[in-house]
Parts: sequence; structure tokens; C-alpha cells
Amino acid sequence: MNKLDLQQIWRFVTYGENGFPASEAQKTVRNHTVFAAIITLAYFISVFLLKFFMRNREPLKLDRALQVWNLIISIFSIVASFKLWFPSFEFIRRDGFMVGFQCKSLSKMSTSQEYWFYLLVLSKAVEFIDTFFIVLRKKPLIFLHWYHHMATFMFCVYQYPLPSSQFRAGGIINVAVHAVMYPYYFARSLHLRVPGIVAKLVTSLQLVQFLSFLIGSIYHYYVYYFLDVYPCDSSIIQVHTSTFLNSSYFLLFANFFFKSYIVKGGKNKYKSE
Ligand SMILES: CC(C)(COP(=O)(O)OP(=O)(O)OC[C@H]1O[C@@H](n2cnc3c(N)ncnc32)[C@H](O)[C@@H]1OP(=O)(O)O)[C@@H](O)C(=O)NCCC(=O)NCCSC(=O)CC(=O)O
Repeated sequence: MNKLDLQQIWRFVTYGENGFPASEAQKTVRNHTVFAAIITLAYFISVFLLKFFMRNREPLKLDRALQVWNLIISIFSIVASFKLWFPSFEFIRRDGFMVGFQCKSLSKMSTSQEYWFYLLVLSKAVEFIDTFFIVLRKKPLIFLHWYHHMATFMFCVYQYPLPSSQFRAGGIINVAVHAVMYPYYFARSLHLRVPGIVAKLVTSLQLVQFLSFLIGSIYHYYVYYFLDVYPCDSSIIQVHTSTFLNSSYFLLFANFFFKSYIVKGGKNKYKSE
């Protein structure tokens, strides 16, 4: 097992966009796969230990901390969206949405994009913080929430060191969705009167996102199984992993949508505001 080298991980964070050494960063992430699994397991255990510890205690207020957290992660998601999306339009314009974005071109990102993509991968561990707010504030902790955080981080650690335009396209779409979701959470944490329709729109956006990932998978399967040449840079095992994960997310979010907004006219918290 390789040694944990936080200094090395941090060195890439402070490197900046210019000449970002993407292959070194990818190697470092690959060398830390076991540590990533340990962090994910530690997250799982500490979340449920903390939940148990809080069972007879008053919920913590944490309003200001939650606002600051949501503001930071909103700014990160918005800036990363711009940094990652604008150069990607060139791939799409040149080679089309499927080939240019999903199948093979996106692996050849600029060094600036590579830098932001590295931050995006690390942010999936930082986003574990969301759950600690839920537990300490004694809000309902649903399976979808912790499963999604754990699986997404491990999926990123597995895919990032490998060439995969499909994975990179997924990350870029996801950060754009987070650029809407976190400002929504920020507004909620400020106790602003957010109309119920906004929550529905955010959940719909998440569902469209998972659907777009699944359409990407179908395209890969079609090319792999029915055409003579397979030009995409994701191995079929990578595509299978992506299909499994995104199908599970799609089903869980569809269930969330159904229970929150449709059954008995939807939950009150989304109606009253
Ligand atoms: C509309 C949603 C974005 C959020 O649904 P929720 O039911 O969580 O929304 P809500 O408005 O009722 O807010 C719930 C409570 O959480 C508080 N809250 C504020 N900021 C938060 C944060 N960063 N993390 C967790 N909770 C937070 C709110 O103030 C509110 O508290 P109070 O009740 O005190 O006002 C939905 O689409 C969704 O994603 N639901 C799944 C739940 C979830 O955990 N989602 C985030 C990770 S999934 C993800 O990130 C998917 C992806 O990658 O696209």
C-alpha cells in the first residue's frame, strides 16, 4: 500500500491552472485509492456514531456555519462550471455532443480544465460535510443522501486516473447542477421564502442529469456492441460502472420526487413557501 501523502495532494491544489501536471495528479489519486476507501468508511461510521450520540441531545443551531459552507461550495460550483464548460463547447462544436463530449475528445482537456477537474474530484470528499450538518441539526438523513456521497466519491477516485471522456462529461454536467443546487441550499439556509416550485425544478434538473448520463451509456453500448470500431476512450467496464451507479441514482431521485412532490399533493414544506 502506498503512503498517505497529503502534501502531494495539496501541492496540486495550490499549483494553479498554468501547466497543471494532470498525469501526475491522476497518478497521485490512483496511489490513494485505498485511503479514499478508508476515508469513505470513516465517513460512514462517524455519521452513524454521531447520529447515535445526538439521539438524546438538542439539535445544534449552526445557522451561520451552514450559510458560510453553502456560500463557499456555491461559489466553487459556479466558478468551476464556467472554467470547465466554456472550453468544452469547442469539443462539442468540433466533434458533436456524443463523440466530442462523451466518447473521446474530452480526455484531452486543457491544463486549466484539468486543474479544475482535479478540484472537482477532491470536492466530492469535501461535500461529505453536508451530512454532518444534517446529523448535528437533527434533520432527516435519507439513504439517498449518504449513499450518493459515498458512491460518487469512490466512483471519481476509480475513474479519474483512467482516460474517460464519459466520466469527464459527467463531472462537468454535475458541477453545473451543483451550481444551481447549492445556491438553492444557501437560500434555504438563509431562511428565505423559496417557492416550492424551485425545489421541484432542482430535483427535475438532477433527474435530467442522470438521464443524460444513461443516454451516454446507451451510446457507448451501441458503438461497442453494434459497430465495427469502438473509438471511445472509456473501457466497457468503466461504462458498466457508470450505468450501474447512474441507474441507482435515477431510481432513488425519481422515488424522492414522487414522495416529496406527488404523493398526497406533495410534502407541506414544499407547499407552504
Ligand atoms: C431540492 C433538493 C436539492 C433538496 O431536497 P431537500 O429535501 O434536502 O431540501 P430542503 O429544501 O427540504 O432542505 C432540507 C434542509 O436542509 C438544509 N440544508 C441547507 N443546506 C444544506 C446542505 N448543504 N446540506 C444539507 N442540508 C442543507 C435546509 O436548510 C433545510 O433545512 P430546514 O428544514 O431547517 O429548512 C433535492 O432535489 C435533493 O437533492 N434531495 C435529496 C437530498 C440530498 O441530500 N440532496 C443533496 C445531495 S445529492 C446531489 O448532490 C445530487 C447531484 O449530484 O446532483
